[in-house]
Amino acid sequence: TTGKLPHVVILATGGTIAGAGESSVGTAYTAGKLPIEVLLNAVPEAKKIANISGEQIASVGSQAMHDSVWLKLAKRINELTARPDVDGIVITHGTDTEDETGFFLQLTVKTSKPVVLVGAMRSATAISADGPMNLYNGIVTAASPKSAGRGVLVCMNDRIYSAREVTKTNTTNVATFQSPNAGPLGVVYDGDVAYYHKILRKHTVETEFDISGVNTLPKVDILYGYSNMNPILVDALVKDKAQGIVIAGVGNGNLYPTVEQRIKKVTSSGIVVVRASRTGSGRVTLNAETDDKALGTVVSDDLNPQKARILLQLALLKTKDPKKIQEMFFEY
Ligand SMILES: NC(=O)C[C@H](N)C(=O)O
Repeated sequence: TTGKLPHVVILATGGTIAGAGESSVGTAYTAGKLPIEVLLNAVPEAKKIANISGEQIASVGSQAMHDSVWLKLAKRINELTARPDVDGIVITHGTDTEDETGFFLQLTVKTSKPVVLVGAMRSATAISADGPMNLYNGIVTAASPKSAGRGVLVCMNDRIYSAREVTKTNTTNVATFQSPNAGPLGVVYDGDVAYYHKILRKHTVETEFDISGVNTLPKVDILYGYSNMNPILVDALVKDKAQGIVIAGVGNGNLYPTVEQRIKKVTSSGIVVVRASRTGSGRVTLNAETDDKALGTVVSDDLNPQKARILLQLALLKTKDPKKIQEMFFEY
């Protein structure tokens, strides 16, 4: 280690980047098997970029990601980044829910220092594993002063995305991460970063969300819309005491008629319902084909259903007023 290099802390959570399998050419492996030291041993070049220390926060495939890990991560990042000797954070994460954890942190960490998530689509034991390069590039991104103040970043496949915009778009391909509404913020090559765009929605130090005393998040679930949708699904969530419901509606967040009738009752009982879209891109617009005024619903703007769920969970910590929550969806 050298005194002059930036100090980057790696927080490991598991995922395919730490996955190992019997075949080096297949998609069968177990995520989250290898500890952080093994991942770092694959990228000795990173020691020239930063002084690196690491902590194992969890060891799970990100299909098992849980509110408690989100809260643990956010709290630890807030502690670490408050220290003058820490310059940036890299989180190693499974890709299945990397966009969700990234957006949760985008709204809850209170730092302008770089916070970067990385993952991999091929396990650490596969031919042409993408994890080592993604980890190296993530460390480069977190160590760069150019990354400060840009919100939480996701660095995959040589590209740097905003955690607000990015999502996983392909089951297995290494180019799976895309920002369908915005494109990447920048790129990383040859040990350096270049940025071309800025995120304008409020994030990190600018948000009203303080999770320092929070140990559980409000119960919010997602319903998937389709032709002839069964309205009984809405009743199931109400029975399960959901405080909020996100509907991945069809098209511009539209609802099947019998579901719409149920939703009207649900919103008048005080449960907040957000209309998002199953289409994968675009904005759900207010009072368009669906009359939000009459239904008492909120629109997700351009957040996909899983990100709308996270913002609704955090919003419900502050208010149950759909009007105030709608403002948050236009702000964050
Ligand atoms: N590529 C991956 O990381 C997938 C894995 N299921 C995970 O999310 O942990």
